[in-house]
Amino acid sequence: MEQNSEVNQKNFIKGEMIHTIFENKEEHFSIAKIKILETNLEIKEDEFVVKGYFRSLDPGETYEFYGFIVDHPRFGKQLQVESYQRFLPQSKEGIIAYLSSDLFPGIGKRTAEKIVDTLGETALSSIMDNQAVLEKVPGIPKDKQKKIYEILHENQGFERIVVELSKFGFGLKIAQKMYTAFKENTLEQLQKDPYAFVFEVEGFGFLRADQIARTNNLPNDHPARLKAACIYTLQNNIQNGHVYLPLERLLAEMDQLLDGEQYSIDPEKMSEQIIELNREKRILLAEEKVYLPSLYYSETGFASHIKRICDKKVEKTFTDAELLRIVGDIEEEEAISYGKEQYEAIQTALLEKMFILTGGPGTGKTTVIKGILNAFGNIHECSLDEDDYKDDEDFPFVLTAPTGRAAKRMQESTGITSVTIHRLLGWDGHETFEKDENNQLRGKLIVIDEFSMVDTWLAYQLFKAIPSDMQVLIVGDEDQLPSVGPGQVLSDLLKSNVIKSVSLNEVYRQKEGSKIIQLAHDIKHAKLEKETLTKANDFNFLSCPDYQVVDVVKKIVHKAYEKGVDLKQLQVLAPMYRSQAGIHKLNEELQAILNPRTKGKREMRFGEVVYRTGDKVIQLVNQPEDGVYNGDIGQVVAIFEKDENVEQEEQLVVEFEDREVKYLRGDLINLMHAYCTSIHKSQGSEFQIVIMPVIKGYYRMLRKNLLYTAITRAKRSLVICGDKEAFMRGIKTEDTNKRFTALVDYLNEVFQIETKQHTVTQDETPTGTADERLLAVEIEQEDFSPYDFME
Ligand SMILES: Nc1ncnc2c1ncn2[C@@H]1O[C@H](COP(=O)(O)OP(=O)(O)OP(=O)(O)O)[C@@H](O)[C@H]1O
Repeated sequence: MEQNSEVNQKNFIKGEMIHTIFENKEEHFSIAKIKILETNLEIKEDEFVVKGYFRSLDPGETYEFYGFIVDHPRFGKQLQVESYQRFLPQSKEGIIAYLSSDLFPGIGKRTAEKIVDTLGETALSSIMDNQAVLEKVPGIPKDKQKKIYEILHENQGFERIVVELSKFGFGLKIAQKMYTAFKENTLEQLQKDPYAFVFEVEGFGFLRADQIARTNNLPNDHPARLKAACIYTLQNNIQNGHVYLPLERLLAEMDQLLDGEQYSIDPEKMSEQIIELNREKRILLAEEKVYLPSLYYSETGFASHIKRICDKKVEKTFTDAELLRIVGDIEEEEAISYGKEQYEAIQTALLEKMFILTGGPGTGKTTVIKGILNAFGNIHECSLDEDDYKDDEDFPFVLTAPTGRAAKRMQESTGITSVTIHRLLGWDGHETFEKDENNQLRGKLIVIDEFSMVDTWLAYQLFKAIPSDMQVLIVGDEDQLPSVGPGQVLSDLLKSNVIKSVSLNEVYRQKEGSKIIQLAHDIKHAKLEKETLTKANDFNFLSCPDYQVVDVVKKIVHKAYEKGVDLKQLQVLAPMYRSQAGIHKLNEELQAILNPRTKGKREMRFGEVVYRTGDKVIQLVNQPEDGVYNGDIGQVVAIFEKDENVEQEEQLVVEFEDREVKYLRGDLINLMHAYCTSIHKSQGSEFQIVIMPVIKGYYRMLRKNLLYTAITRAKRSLVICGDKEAFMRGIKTEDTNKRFTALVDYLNEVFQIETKQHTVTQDETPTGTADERLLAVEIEQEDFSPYDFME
């Protein structure tokens, strides 16, 4: 194969692959040993180790690797490969091995042998020159001939393109992704419109595209550049929770991104491209609001479905006196006397088609849900016992929540099956749900708990699947953090006033002397003074300087551990991943005391992290095919070596509440240690004991709703350690990052109420300083993928 002269100037090793030392198939990452045939490096050894991202490396095959030498502290000198080329196999055995490898699906050893027998040792180059030569080989159907020809070209094309991409500074990993997106047109596309990669290739940023565009002399106001800036800006803002961006703000942010300091792009030109994107349906302009289309349809669609469901009224089949009697019976049965607000909530939920129940911790939300279910069953004469229904009969009660733990809690308190919204809707793990407007849910009453966590998109998916004759009970605590995804559906619904709601304010658990609950309510009503942080049976604030906080957390946890506390019931919560007392640091330190390395205990390394059997871990993404969801906490119960299982790959097995899930090395990106987890991830969960460090160093994250969420996770005991002043400042700091949503307007529109309030008015535009906006990005990213911050 002819070599590129420029590439030849680089360090290279031509070598024959001996064997793989390590492989991550998902990432296409390999470390391999090779026999050196030729090199321009000063290497004395006959064999050498190469590492990098490869499409495939096959033993016995010859490659030319380009890159640089790195000296690994443990493994010695290796070639870090930046690009490589495979020499087409020349030997009979080489060709057979190549054609029957994974690269050519459907071609077995026998077919490969027939090809070499017929076409000889120049078989591969002959086929590449002319597909028709395969006609001579007996028994290869036309479509297979075409496939062989295409794959041969694709493989060679890929390597050629990788060499070219390396000149732009692209490593093999990103080059793989670029090639997967644009195939043989990759280089042409990069010349013509590098901005296309921003949307097609994960990890390809706008600034990178800009850099390439500059070397290609693309003008600053090139339409592709302006369009990419628009979509990139929108996507970033959606990550921060906004559903849309006002046009003016979009233009201002685009201007900043497009480098407003050195030169200014004519706003006319930006507007032209925004209009063009709108025409191409890649964005959607609704008056002065700029949306990504899917979010526009979710926001407006959600409003329409609310209206559709509310339009079909409840047929009142009971009198007030009957209701009084029914509730009276339940009070007797449950040995409880409902408070005024609680009674009003039960009554309204039964009378209204849709109803929202809100309230802080311990105000009786669960008690009221149970009351509503009982009363509903009584009125509609349907049993709450699922066993009383035949297979073909619909169970009238549908219970759901956004997280597995929240669903499980509701199931435990009501005795009725409750599942996550994703599972309820039959999510396929990508973009489709089995349940939708054409295949709706069945039942008479749906209860949706922890609704503050539901974002605009999921709310739309759920509500379109709710049939018009189903009654809806929405439950949540509006003072908690808003959803991680875009929108603030619960607070918008409450603000719009189109649905009746009752807010429970009287605290019942406080009567049992809970300081945790009192603290939560004091924070909610901004009544907190320094004295309120005094020690109680279930609460303690341990003051210490920032630098000591990790040690203090370790001591408390260790003490609890020694006392035999179930570590599943104890949770350390922190607001950020990277900090002197961040989640990563705390996990490392806590693992060292709770599950240290011991002889015989198995380990599996992933990047900087070492997993051991016995480790507490958390799942970071929804994985419906395995029945595990974002935020589920489990324990590593086994680690298997390659030769100990049929898959012949290293494996880590995690036991979650009701199932075991296997993780291959490549899957570990979806897992992390959970000795300490983020407050965002703890939403919807409760723990007997919560330990929360609060240091000055967290100051940018410390907000009232974040601290409130953390505190309300604790059921029996809460220990805060760190800086009282930082804590007090945090609970007085309102979250000023208001989200741009128009749900209130759309609800008012469909319910034909005169629009009085906009969710965010121009005056209270949550623009903030550039720093604040950057901070907002950081806050949101904190919870997307902590591995974003590694290396
Ligand atoms: N009317 C009442 N009379 C007496 N006790 C009550 C009443 N309502 C609720 N409780 C008690 O108060 C405690 C908290 O109630 P519940 O669990 O229903 O509240 P919650 O709002 O769901 O709280 P959380 O969100 O913290 O779980 C429970 O022990 C419950 O039995």
